[in-house]
Amino acid sequence: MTEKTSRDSSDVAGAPVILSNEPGSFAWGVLAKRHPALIQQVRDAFPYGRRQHEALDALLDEITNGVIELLGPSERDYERWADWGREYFGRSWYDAPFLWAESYFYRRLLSAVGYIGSGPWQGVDPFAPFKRAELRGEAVEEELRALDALAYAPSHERATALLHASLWGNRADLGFSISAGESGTSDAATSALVADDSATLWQLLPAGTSATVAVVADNAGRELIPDLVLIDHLLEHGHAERVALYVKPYPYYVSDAMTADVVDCLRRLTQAPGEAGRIGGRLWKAMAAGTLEVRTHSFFCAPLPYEEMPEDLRVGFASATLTILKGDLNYRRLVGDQLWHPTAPFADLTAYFPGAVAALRTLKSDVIVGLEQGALDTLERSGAAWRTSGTHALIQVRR
Ligand SMILES: O=P(O)(O)OC[C@@]1(O)O[C@H](CO)[C@@H](O)[C@@H]1O
Repeated sequence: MTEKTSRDSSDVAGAPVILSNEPGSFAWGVLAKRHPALIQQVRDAFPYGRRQHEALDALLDEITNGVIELLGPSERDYERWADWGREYFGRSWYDAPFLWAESYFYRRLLSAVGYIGSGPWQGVDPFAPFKRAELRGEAVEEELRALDALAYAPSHERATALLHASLWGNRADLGFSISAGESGTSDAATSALVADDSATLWQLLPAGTSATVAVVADNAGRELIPDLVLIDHLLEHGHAERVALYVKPYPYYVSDAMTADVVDCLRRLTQAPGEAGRIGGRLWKAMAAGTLEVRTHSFFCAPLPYEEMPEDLRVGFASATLTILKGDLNYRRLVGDQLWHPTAPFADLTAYFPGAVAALRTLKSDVIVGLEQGALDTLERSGAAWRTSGTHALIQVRR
């Protein structure tokens, strides 16, 4: 391994849980640098009042110098978090599992700015200005224009291009432009894949069957738009009869998609000229017809692996022909946020998942499984930060 990582002394099922207490590790950097910077960005983005500024000061102080504090007892999810965090309250943020600490940070940030609560800032998404700016940006404009070139491409080329666009949208600096090359997909996009089970994915969704697909979204904007375009392709070309799109119930990990973001993306598509506009129109109708349904669940913001999903969510996924999980965080929750051996089989670690499951993810944290030994050797020899820099991606599928 080329990067430093921190390990919990307690292994879960044979692999160390990732903590953030190793200076220089990726997880440490997120807590020590990314979270304080985020507090500042959110503070600068709104004309918050004194109350919010004081709460943000206190949160910054706590994550920097203090120990993990409980939510206020009047908060509606107090009991739930008190239970999830009972081993960690009173300890340094850096000594809690990385996944737990990140999740709880976002929850606390929402209390600090009044998103959760009963005051005037209730429901004001602290990340909305960043999401909006992205959606209005030139990059999205260009990516939507690139759809025109794909409109009349042979169906299989279009399918590959749109799958890759959805995948690389998770990096949010590539997208359609990388996928709209002559053959429908670029060499760069393909060679950066550390695992590619896309053939299995398409086998699970042959055209003309009555498949139901669940898509668990990740980021809004530049990721959600290509996700929606892929969903349109699945519905239009008979790969799916119905699609359920799962989004977060509250703002999370900066740009994670909520229902409001789906609406914004659909509006952006419908207002665009050409193929993008046509896709937007079809998706809008699909929502009304119920062939595309947006769903959410509080579990999507829980600091837990999918293995601990509640029964109602399990039933929803079990009824899908295939569940597609987007992004890095979903991957960490799918296989467990642990330092598995990179060749540990993806199928074994996801055997618990109710039904066939696909992960579409750019690599942005230390967790990785399901690699061939040869591929791993090549990556390790490269000396690059391939696990965390977002330069590599994977499509892993378990039938
Ligand atoms: O799920 P995403 O959007 O692909 O990635 C989210 C993510 O990269 O951001 C965090 C850093 O803040 C990582 O820990 C985490 O996995």
